[in-house]
Amino acid sequence: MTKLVVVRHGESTWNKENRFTGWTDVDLSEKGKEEAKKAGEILKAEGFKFDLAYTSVLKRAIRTLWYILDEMDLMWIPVIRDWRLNERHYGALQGLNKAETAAKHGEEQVKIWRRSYDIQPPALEESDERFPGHDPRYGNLTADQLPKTECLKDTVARFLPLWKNEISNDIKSGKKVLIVAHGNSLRALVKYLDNIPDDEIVGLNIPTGIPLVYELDDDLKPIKHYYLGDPEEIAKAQQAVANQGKAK
Ligand SMILES: O=C(O)[C@@H](CO)OP(=O)(O)O
Repeated sequence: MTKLVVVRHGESTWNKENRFTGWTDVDLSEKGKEEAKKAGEILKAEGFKFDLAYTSVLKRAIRTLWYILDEMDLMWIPVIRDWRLNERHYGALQGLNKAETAAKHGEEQVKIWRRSYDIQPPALEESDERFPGHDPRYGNLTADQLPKTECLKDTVARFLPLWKNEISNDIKSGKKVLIVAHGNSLRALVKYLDNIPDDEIVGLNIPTGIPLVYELDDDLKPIKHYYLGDPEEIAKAQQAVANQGKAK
């Protein structure tokens, strides 16, 4: 049995403002920094150790990882930053307020855009400054890897090769791995690991800054999983994520 720990970044400034974020590179809010430190404290208190960490190329995840490693006195371990762990690209919704979007298009439509498995939000034009092709950090991506929008199915498709060809090999070779990523890239991972059907993934919300532990067998099939923290607080935090799409 081996343990894999995954953490969604702490609250970002755009989580706080309730805006669709996607690949927009916003930083942590003050609360998000505290959540990240707390995640590190709890992992340390529970005796976790890591040999290797994976994160995205977005600073809310990278900084969360830094806080965790700092708390655990593990700032020296190798860190792999990979765009395939980025948040799902939210297309033309990026920057819009979720409650205002729900008031305009209806809560049902926003839920479809946020949580359906295979319906993409409206796409960006390549001329749009939000298109990742304008950002040097994505300079090595091929034209068909550069998203103009993504549904969760697209995120699963770009994340799985990273899991299958890299992360799972590290785990199988005995490395203790920490992944710090995003709500929807982690939904992609959880969907794959727990084999969650397309129509059930709609109900899964991952709270910010709370470590999620997966106990895996030798074939990396999950034996069980659990969050580290107070179950009531965690349930409340998950409900709060679901509620972000309400018109208010
Ligand atoms: O805006 C986003 O990029 C994500 C994560 O914050 O939001 P949602 O929970 O609506 O998918």
